[in-house]
Amino acid sequence: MNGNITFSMIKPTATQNNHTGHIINMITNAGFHVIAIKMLHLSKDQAKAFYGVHEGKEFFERLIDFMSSGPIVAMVLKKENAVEDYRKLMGATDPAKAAEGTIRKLYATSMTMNAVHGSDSDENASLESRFFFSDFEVFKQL
Ligand SMILES: Nc1ncnc2c1ncn2[C@@H]1O[C@H](COP(=O)(O)OP(=O)(O)OP(=O)(O)O)[C@@H](O)[C@H]1O
Repeated sequence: MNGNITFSMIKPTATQNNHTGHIINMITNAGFHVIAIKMLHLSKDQAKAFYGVHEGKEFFERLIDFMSSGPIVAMVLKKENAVEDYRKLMGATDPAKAAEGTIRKLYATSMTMNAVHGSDSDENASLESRFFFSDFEVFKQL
């Protein structure tokens, strides 16, 4: 059975261009509950720790520079089938391939500056939520 929690980030540029409110609106209109939320500016070391799985890839340094370039909004989202449904709402990593009506179609400007992040598995949803939030900051009852 699929889990009901996913971890999501609104990335730099989207926050700086004042899209945070509309992106959260798209998320809640799609039936997700925001059960934890905070805005923060990642250091390079924190961004490297979060995206460690991509270390060594051609785009890694670009990704780290971008993710530490401005504020992000970290959220834990709750809904049935959360991981898969949120990835559909985000759209493809490459904005040129993102479907109409997705967050990335509206707000991503490149493969790196692609507006949002979403976990790719229930296991990573749990790990990524714990990277940003302690248990008492996550309102599972909502
Ligand atoms: N070829 C690439 N060129 C530039 N940036 C890339 C490329 N591939 C991935 N990225 C960046 O690294 C992030 C993580 O890559 P991943 O393959 O996990 O994509 P994703 O699962 O769609 O995105 P995310 O993990 O942010 O939700 C992407 O969101 C994007 O910002």
